[in-house]
Amino acid sequence: MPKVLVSDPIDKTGIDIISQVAQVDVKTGLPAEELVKIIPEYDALMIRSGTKVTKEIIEAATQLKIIGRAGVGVDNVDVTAATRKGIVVVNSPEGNTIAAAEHALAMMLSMSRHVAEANQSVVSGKWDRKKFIGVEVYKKTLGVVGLGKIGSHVAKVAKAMGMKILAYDPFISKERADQLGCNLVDMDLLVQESDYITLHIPKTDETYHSINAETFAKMKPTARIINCARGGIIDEVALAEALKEGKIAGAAIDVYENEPLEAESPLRELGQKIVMTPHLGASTAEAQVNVAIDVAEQIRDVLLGLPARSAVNIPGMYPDTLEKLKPYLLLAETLGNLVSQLAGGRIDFLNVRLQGDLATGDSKPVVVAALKGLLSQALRERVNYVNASIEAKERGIRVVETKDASVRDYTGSLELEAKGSLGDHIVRGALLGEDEIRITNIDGFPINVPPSPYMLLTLHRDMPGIIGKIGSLLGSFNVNIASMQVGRKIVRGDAVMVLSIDDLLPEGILTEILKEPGIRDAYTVAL
Ligand SMILES: NC(=O)C1=CN([C@@H]2O[C@H](COP(=O)(O)OP(=O)(O)OC[C@H]3O[C@@H](n4cnc5c(N)ncnc54)[C@H](O)[C@@H]3O)[C@@H](O)[C@H]2O)C=CC1
Ligand SMILES: O=C(O)CCC(=O)C(=O)O
Repeated sequence: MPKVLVSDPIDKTGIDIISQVAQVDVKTGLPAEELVKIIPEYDALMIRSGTKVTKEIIEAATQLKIIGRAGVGVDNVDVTAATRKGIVVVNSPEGNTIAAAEHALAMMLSMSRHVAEANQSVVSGKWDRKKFIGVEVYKKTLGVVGLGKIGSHVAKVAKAMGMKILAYDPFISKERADQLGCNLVDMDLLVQESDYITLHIPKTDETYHSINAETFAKMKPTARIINCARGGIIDEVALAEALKEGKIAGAAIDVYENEPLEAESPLRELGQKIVMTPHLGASTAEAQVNVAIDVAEQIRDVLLGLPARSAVNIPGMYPDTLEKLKPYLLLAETLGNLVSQLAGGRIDFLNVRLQGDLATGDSKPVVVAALKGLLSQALRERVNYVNASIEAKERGIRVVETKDASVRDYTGSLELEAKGSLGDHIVRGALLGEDEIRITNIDGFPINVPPSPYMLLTLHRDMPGIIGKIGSLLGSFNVNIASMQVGRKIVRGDAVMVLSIDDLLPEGILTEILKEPGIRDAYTVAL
């Protein structure tokens, strides 16, 4: 039975789902060294934001297949290291959207009305009504940085509260912003005009410390900032200074550059100017059930050999897409493997031509499958759907994809053209019925053969007696032929012969075949 390590607190519904197929060990709060020590035992790791899955941990893992992040942000996982190792990383892109959006709104209102300090004051026995005069959000301008899932929900609700919404998101269309009733502007304008700025972007090299002293200098002195996205987007030292010096009026922060927040952080010394929560954006009962189910189902599926629907490092596939594509993925992998064996040496270029129905859907998984097949000769079991693209890129293989829905010789067919150091080859294949793979063309010669574990291919002159000679030669080496087919373009021109044989060809037989008059080339292929 596979073993799954759950290293952060996860709702029981998720644990129950994984327990159907695996042994689940819940061990939270482990120090990094301990995690490095025990990770080799595990097939899957399930985390929230607490566990930092470093390169060291990933490199120590010997059988890890999947890292499941019960939440959105995967910045606590070294996704590059996982991808290189062929480990799929999944998250729950929508499970906590509402929770995080509502927390940002709660923080905005709490900050505006001093809810937290007023509560503390009442609890401590005081009745101070003058100290806690707040401000209204009605008719104020809210600048939403990042108009994705959470940012959009915040914008919709804030709009309903009578706020004017500015948004900055370079990857969102004006139409989408219009739909949400937001005015899409550049970051400078948003910073200068907003009474509140709320961040809903990922932490990346580009966004790290993108809110800094320069940003605070441009903000209105009455403006307030909310960060329920990721620590590190705001430069915390600059924020503390801006608040102290009155450059801005307030901040509401849920996430920090280092979590837990250091005892000596300057953010702890700002009194009423700041409202802080300990990364609670996703902490609702509903969100925790959603993300636990979402990620647990994906861990279960991957352990059962099925694809994950929200993988961040491979093309995600929904079950209905997969059902349709599965036989084609196998076809792509088979053809990739075939063309790489024909090419023999280093491959520099692969053209993946999707034809017929195959040209109308999502081609990314098919291209990845073709690359997996192509690299399987060189990398064997080290290559998988996760790392095939990155491995191909690192080997300098240029991949081009072409689609032609008008080709109708089969419902859907796939052609791979590989150019390499030893020559160029083109193979084509299609499905017979629902899922029977057929190789339908090799280097321009039409054939119709199923792939088999041991095959012999020859390119020869189409002349009487040649097939008999190859048959006798194989017989003399005690090789049994299971099936044979010849494809040619013109009579007495060149032809290919494809033989399925029962066993691996014995050493030396290819050299003998190549000595036969009329044989131009011969290849052994194992599919
Ligand atoms: N505090 C918490 O507990 C939680 C925090 N989060 C965080 O909230 C953030 C947003 O999450 P979602 O809305 O689900 O993600 P999303 O992917 O739906 O939206 C992110 C948006 O940011 C935009 N974006 C990317 N780079 C940008 C840049 N440099 N400038 C402006 N916009 C940029 C993207 O185009 C996208 O529209 C993430 O960082 C996530 O980790 C999510 C859930 C809970
Ligand atoms: O797991 C959590 O509580 C944090 C959630 C979060 O930050 C995210 O989903 O990006």
